[in-house]
Amino acid sequence: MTVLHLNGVSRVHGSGENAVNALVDAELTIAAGELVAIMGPSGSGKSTLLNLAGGLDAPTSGQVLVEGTVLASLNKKQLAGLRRRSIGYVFQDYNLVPSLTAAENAALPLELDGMSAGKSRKLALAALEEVGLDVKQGDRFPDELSGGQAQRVAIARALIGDRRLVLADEPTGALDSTTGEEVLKLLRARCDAGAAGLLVTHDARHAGWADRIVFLRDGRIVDTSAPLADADALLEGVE
Ligand SMILES: Nc1ncnc2c1ncn2[C@@H]1O[C@H](COP(=O)(O)OP(=O)(O)OP(=O)(O)O)[C@@H](O)[C@H]1O
Repeated sequence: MTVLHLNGVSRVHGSGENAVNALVDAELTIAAGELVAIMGPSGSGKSTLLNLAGGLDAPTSGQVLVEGTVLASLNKKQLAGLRRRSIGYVFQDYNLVPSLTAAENAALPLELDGMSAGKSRKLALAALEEVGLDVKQGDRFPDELSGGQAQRVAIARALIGDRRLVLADEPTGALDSTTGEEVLKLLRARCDAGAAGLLVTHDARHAGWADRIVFLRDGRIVDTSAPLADADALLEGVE
């Protein structure tokens, strides 16, 4: 099932002499179960692509579809609802609410959607357990968690409910390399469990967790590759 489809998407920032073609005619499809990495030099359009995929920004031309819905066809309220129910974000700096516990942070999207506190806490604790955190850790505040634990909470929050699309912008940027690998392993596992993931990264080793890597240059998709398939082919050659 296709979760995200970018259909000939372009985004021009600014106008006239200052116009920047941040994304040009991008075609991208991500299915449930897939993790796709985006790589490219600074200013190549990675954040622009991620923002368009998450409905935080609108294309100048082309269409963005999430679970079959054209985002531009929705009014503001409908778009906010779809984003809350279908899309989760994971940022480099976790973006947890400091005055809420880990479980309250994870439960936030459900409560915003009108679920009772008791029911959303139950689901939040289950979501935290899926990312390897127990009840005790769930009752801690963000400043009482390690960076890796905080990012786990962010992943739990991104995928709570039945949200299918997780958009991760340099999620390991603030973590040491071992913790970063653990967070990516977790993102990979959540995609294996049925989510669709889009991961912006500068690190080729981290991109190795993805099914495909999309390379951007000057706003254009210049190459896509399948690192895992290549690794399998190499191993087959050895046997
Ligand atoms: N709001 C904006 N107004 C004007 N230009 C913008 C805006 N946002 C991005 N740009 C420009 O669009 C181009 C793509 O930017 P974008 O942030 O998507 O790149 P990036 O690949 O994410 O870069 P980085 O790796 O540095 O985060 C750049 O030339 C940038 O300067």
